[in-house]
Amino acid sequence: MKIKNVTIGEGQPKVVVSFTGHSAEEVQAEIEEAKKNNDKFDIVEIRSDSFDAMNHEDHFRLVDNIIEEMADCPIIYTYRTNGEGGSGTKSAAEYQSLVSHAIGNCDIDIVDIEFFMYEDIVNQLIDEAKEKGVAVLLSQHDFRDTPHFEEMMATYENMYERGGDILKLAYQPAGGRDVLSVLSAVHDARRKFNCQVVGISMGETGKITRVAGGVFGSCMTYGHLVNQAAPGQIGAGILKEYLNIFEEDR
Ligand SMILES: O=C1C[C@@](O)(C(=O)O)C[C@@H](O)[C@@H]1O
Repeated sequence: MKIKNVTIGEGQPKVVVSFTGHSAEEVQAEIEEAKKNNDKFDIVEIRSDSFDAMNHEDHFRLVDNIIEEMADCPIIYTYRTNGEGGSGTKSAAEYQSLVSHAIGNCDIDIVDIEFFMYEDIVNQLIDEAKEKGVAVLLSQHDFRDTPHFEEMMATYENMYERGGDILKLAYQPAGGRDVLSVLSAVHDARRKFNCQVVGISMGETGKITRVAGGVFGSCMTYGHLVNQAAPGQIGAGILKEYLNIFEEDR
Protein backbone atom coordinates (compact mmCIF):
# COMPACT_ATOMS: atom_id res chain seq x y z
CA MET A 1 0.00 0.00 0.00
CA LYS A 2 1.71 3.17 -1.19
CA ILE A 3 0.82 6.49 0.42
CA LYS A 4 2.88 9.50 -0.65
CA ASN A 5 6.47 8.18 -0.56
CA VAL A 6 5.81 5.46 2.00
CA THR A 7 5.07 1.87 1.04
CA ILE A 8 3.32 0.25 3.98
CA GLY A 9 3.89 -3.50 4.09
CA GLU A 10 7.27 -3.45 2.38
CA GLY A 11 10.64 -3.38 4.12
CA GLN A 12 10.80 -2.29 7.73
CA PRO A 13 7.60 -1.60 9.67
CA LYS A 14 6.80 2.07 9.24
CA VAL A 15 7.32 4.27 12.28
CA VAL A 16 4.19 6.21 13.23
CA VAL A 17 4.60 9.13 15.62
CA SER A 18 1.57 10.07 17.68
CA PHE A 19 0.90 13.80 18.11
CA THR A 20 -0.84 14.22 21.46
CA GLY A 21 -0.49 17.96 22.18
CA HIS A 22 -3.55 19.46 23.89
CA SER A 23 -3.20 23.07 22.73
CA ALA A 24 -2.02 25.07 19.72
CA GLU A 25 1.29 25.70 21.56
CA GLU A 26 1.85 22.03 22.37
CA VAL A 27 1.01 21.04 18.81
CA GLN A 28 3.39 23.68 17.46
CA ALA A 29 6.17 22.23 19.65
CA GLU A 30 5.43 18.77 18.21
CA ILE A 31 5.51 20.09 14.64
CA GLU A 32 8.89 21.73 15.28
CA GLU A 33 10.26 18.57 16.86
CA ALA A 34 8.96 16.53 13.91
CA LYS A 35 10.56 18.84 11.37
CA LYS A 36 13.92 18.58 13.16
CA ASN A 37 13.66 14.79 13.29
CA ASN A 38 11.98 13.95 10.01
CA ASP A 39 14.36 11.03 9.37
CA LYS A 40 13.10 9.25 12.51
CA PHE A 41 9.55 8.46 11.44
CA ASP A 42 7.44 7.76 8.35
CA ILE A 43 3.84 8.53 9.30
CA VAL A 44 2.11 11.05 11.60
CA GLU A 45 -0.86 10.07 13.74
CA ILE A 46 -3.05 12.97 14.89
CA ARG A 47 -4.55 11.88 18.21
CA SER A 48 -7.43 14.29 18.06
CA ASP A 49 -8.89 13.10 21.37
CA SER A 50 -6.24 15.44 22.81
CA PHE A 51 -8.36 18.33 21.48
CA ASP A 52 -11.42 17.25 23.47
CA ALA A 53 -11.71 20.55 25.35
CA MET A 54 -11.90 22.53 22.07
CA ASN A 55 -14.91 23.35 19.93
CA HIS A 56 -15.32 21.80 16.48
CA GLU A 57 -13.68 24.73 14.62
CA ASP A 58 -10.60 24.85 16.85
CA HIS A 59 -10.31 21.05 16.74
CA PHE A 60 -10.18 21.02 12.94
CA ARG A 61 -8.07 24.17 12.72
CA LEU A 62 -5.35 22.24 14.57
CA VAL A 63 -5.88 19.09 12.51
CA ASP A 64 -5.54 21.09 9.27
CA ASN A 65 -2.51 22.90 10.65
CA ILE A 66 -0.69 19.61 11.35
CA ILE A 67 -1.65 18.25 7.91
CA GLU A 68 -0.36 21.40 6.19
CA GLU A 69 2.91 21.48 8.13
CA MET A 70 3.57 17.76 7.71
CA ALA A 71 2.39 17.67 4.10
CA ASP A 72 5.04 15.18 2.91
CA CYS A 73 3.99 12.56 5.44
CA PRO A 74 1.09 10.16 5.33
CA ILE A 75 -1.40 11.29 8.00
CA ILE A 76 -3.57 9.10 10.21
CA TYR A 77 -6.56 10.73 11.90
CA THR A 78 -7.41 9.03 15.19
CA TYR A 79 -9.97 9.94 17.82
CA ARG A 80 -9.28 7.49 20.65
CA THR A 81 -12.20 7.12 23.06
CA ASN A 82 -11.52 6.69 26.76
CA GLY A 83 -13.08 3.22 26.63
CA GLU A 84 -10.11 2.22 24.47
CA GLY A 85 -7.41 3.99 26.48
CA GLY A 86 -7.60 7.46 24.96
CA SER A 87 -8.72 10.74 26.47
CA GLY A 88 -11.81 11.09 24.27
CA THR A 89 -15.03 11.62 26.20
CA LYS A 90 -17.40 12.31 23.27
CA SER A 91 -20.61 10.34 22.74
CA ALA A 92 -20.83 7.79 19.92
CA ALA A 93 -22.78 10.32 17.78
CA GLU A 94 -20.11 12.98 18.35
CA TYR A 95 -17.39 10.43 17.57
CA GLN A 96 -19.11 9.69 14.29
CA SER A 97 -19.47 13.35 13.45
CA LEU A 98 -15.77 14.12 14.13
CA VAL A 99 -14.42 11.12 12.23
CA SER A 100 -16.85 11.68 9.37
CA HIS A 101 -15.80 15.34 9.12
CA ALA A 102 -12.12 14.34 9.05
CA ILE A 103 -12.79 11.84 6.24
CA GLY A 104 -14.89 14.26 4.20
CA ASN A 105 -13.04 17.52 4.69
CA CYS A 106 -9.44 16.99 5.80
CA ASP A 107 -6.56 15.88 3.65
CA ILE A 108 -5.92 12.70 5.64
CA ASP A 109 -4.55 9.47 4.17
CA ILE A 110 -5.66 6.92 6.76
CA VAL A 111 -8.54 6.98 9.23
CA ASP A 112 -8.45 4.97 12.45
CA ILE A 113 -11.93 3.61 13.20
CA GLU A 114 -12.58 1.84 16.50
CA PHE A 115 -13.98 -1.48 15.40
CA PHE A 116 -16.11 -2.09 18.50
CA MET A 117 -17.96 1.22 18.20
CA TYR A 118 -21.67 0.70 17.19
CA GLU A 119 -21.80 -1.45 14.07
CA ASP A 120 -23.83 0.97 11.95
CA ILE A 121 -21.49 3.86 12.81
CA VAL A 122 -18.45 1.76 11.89
CA ASN A 123 -20.08 0.66 8.62
CA GLN A 124 -21.01 4.20 7.65
CA LEU A 125 -17.52 5.51 8.40
CA ILE A 126 -15.93 2.67 6.41
CA ASP A 127 -18.19 3.47 3.43
CA GLU A 128 -17.40 7.18 3.61
CA ALA A 129 -13.65 6.51 3.76
CA LYS A 130 -13.79 4.09 0.81
CA GLU A 131 -15.73 6.62 -1.22
CA LYS A 132 -13.14 9.32 -0.46
CA GLY A 133 -10.14 7.05 -1.10
CA VAL A 134 -9.01 7.26 2.53
CA ALA A 135 -7.39 4.02 3.77
CA VAL A 136 -9.35 2.29 6.54
CA LEU A 137 -7.46 1.30 9.68
CA LEU A 138 -9.70 -0.74 11.96
CA SER A 139 -8.50 -0.90 15.54
CA GLN A 140 -9.16 -2.47 18.90
CA HIS A 141 -7.36 -1.66 22.15
CA ASP A 142 -7.57 -3.07 25.63
CA PHE A 143 -5.39 -1.41 28.24
CA ARG A 144 -6.18 -4.08 30.87
CA ASP A 145 -6.02 -7.44 29.19
CA THR A 146 -5.01 -9.61 26.20
CA PRO A 147 -7.67 -11.89 24.65
CA HIS A 148 -6.94 -15.48 23.71
CA PHE A 149 -5.26 -16.18 20.40
CA GLU A 150 -8.50 -17.51 18.84
CA GLU A 151 -10.37 -14.35 19.81
CA MET A 152 -7.66 -12.16 18.27
CA MET A 153 -7.80 -14.18 15.05
CA ALA A 154 -11.60 -13.85 14.99
CA THR A 155 -11.29 -10.07 15.43
CA TYR A 156 -8.73 -9.82 12.62
CA GLU A 157 -11.03 -11.90 10.42
CA ASN A 158 -14.10 -9.77 11.19
CA MET A 159 -12.11 -6.60 10.55
CA TYR A 160 -10.90 -8.00 7.23
CA GLU A 161 -14.38 -9.01 6.16
CA ARG A 162 -15.78 -5.59 6.99
CA GLY A 163 -13.25 -3.97 4.63
CA GLY A 164 -10.25 -2.90 6.72
CA ASP A 165 -7.11 -2.05 4.76
CA ILE A 166 -5.00 -2.12 7.94
CA LEU A 167 -6.08 -4.18 10.95
CA LYS A 168 -4.63 -3.19 14.30
CA LEU A 169 -4.89 -4.83 17.72
CA ALA A 170 -3.21 -3.39 20.83
CA TYR A 171 -3.44 -5.09 24.22
CA GLN A 172 -1.96 -5.00 27.69
CA PRO A 173 -0.18 -8.30 28.43
CA ALA A 174 -0.27 -10.06 31.80
CA GLY A 175 3.03 -11.73 30.93
CA GLY A 176 5.27 -13.08 28.19
CA ARG A 177 2.70 -15.66 26.98
CA ASP A 178 0.29 -12.86 26.05
CA VAL A 179 3.05 -11.15 24.08
CA LEU A 180 3.71 -14.39 22.20
CA SER A 181 -0.01 -14.77 21.47
CA VAL A 182 -0.14 -11.29 19.92
CA LEU A 183 2.89 -12.05 17.75
CA SER A 184 1.39 -15.43 16.72
CA ALA A 185 -1.87 -13.75 15.77
CA VAL A 186 0.00 -11.13 13.71
CA HIS A 187 1.98 -13.88 12.00
CA ASP A 188 -1.10 -15.94 11.09
CA ALA A 189 -3.33 -12.99 10.16
CA ARG A 190 -0.69 -11.57 7.83
CA ARG A 191 -0.61 -14.86 5.95
CA LYS A 192 -4.34 -15.52 6.02
CA PHE A 193 -5.77 -12.14 5.00
CA ASN A 194 -4.90 -10.06 1.98
CA CYS A 195 -4.31 -6.82 3.87
CA GLN A 196 -1.91 -5.17 6.31
CA VAL A 197 -1.87 -6.01 10.00
CA VAL A 198 -0.45 -4.51 13.19
CA GLY A 199 -0.21 -6.17 16.59
CA ILE A 200 0.97 -4.34 19.67
CA SER A 201 1.54 -5.63 23.15
CA MET A 202 1.77 -2.66 25.48
CA GLY A 203 3.83 -1.90 28.59
CA GLU A 204 7.41 -2.96 29.33
CA THR A 205 6.76 -6.65 28.67
CA GLY A 206 5.29 -5.87 25.28
CA LYS A 207 8.06 -3.57 24.03
CA ILE A 208 9.52 -6.40 21.97
CA THR A 209 6.46 -6.22 19.69
CA ARG A 210 7.28 -2.59 18.90
CA VAL A 211 10.79 -3.37 17.69
CA ALA A 212 10.44 -6.92 16.35
CA GLY A 213 6.81 -7.04 15.21
CA GLY A 214 7.91 -6.64 11.60
CA VAL A 215 9.60 -10.05 11.67
CA PHE A 216 6.14 -11.56 12.20
CA GLY A 217 4.30 -9.32 9.74
CA SER A 218 3.37 -6.11 11.58
CA CYS A 219 3.47 -3.26 9.06
CA MET A 220 3.66 -0.31 11.44
CA THR A 221 5.01 0.51 14.88
CA TYR A 222 3.96 3.48 16.98
CA GLY A 223 6.47 5.71 18.75
CA HIS A 224 6.63 9.26 20.01
CA LEU A 225 8.65 12.42 19.60
CA VAL A 226 7.45 14.41 22.61
CA ASN A 227 5.02 12.51 24.85
CA GLN A 228 4.18 8.80 25.04
CA ALA A 229 0.68 8.06 23.72
CA ALA A 230 0.52 4.59 25.28
CA PRO A 231 2.45 2.53 27.84
CA GLY A 232 5.63 1.07 26.40
CA GLN A 233 5.83 3.46 23.44
CA ILE A 234 9.45 4.02 22.49
CA GLY A 235 11.01 7.30 21.27
CA ALA A 236 10.96 7.37 17.46
CA GLY A 237 14.74 7.80 17.09
CA ILE A 238 15.53 4.76 19.23
CA LEU A 239 12.82 2.78 17.47
CA LYS A 240 14.35 3.45 14.04
CA GLU A 241 17.77 2.33 15.32
CA TYR A 242 16.33 -0.93 16.63
CA LEU A 243 14.48 -1.54 13.37
CA ASN A 244 17.78 -1.16 11.51
CA ILE A 245 19.19 -4.14 13.43
CA PHE A 246 16.90 -6.39 11.42
CA GLU A 247 18.33 -5.04 8.19
CA GLU A 248 22.02 -5.21 9.16
CA ASP A 249 23.01 -8.19 7.07
CA ARG A 250 21.03 -7.30 3.98
O1 LIG B 1 -3.37 2.32 18.39
C1 LIG B 1 -2.40 2.96 18.64
C2 LIG B 1 -1.24 2.35 19.24
C3 LIG B 1 -0.99 2.91 20.59
O2 LIG B 1 -2.03 2.53 21.45
C4 LIG B 1 0.30 2.29 21.11
O3 LIG B 1 0.21 1.36 21.91
O4 LIG B 1 1.36 2.73 20.68
C5 LIG B 1 -0.91 4.41 20.48
C6 LIG B 1 -2.10 5.04 19.80
O5 LIG B 1 -1.86 6.41 19.58
C7 LIG B 1 -2.39 4.41 18.50
O6 LIG B 1 -3.61 4.87 18.00
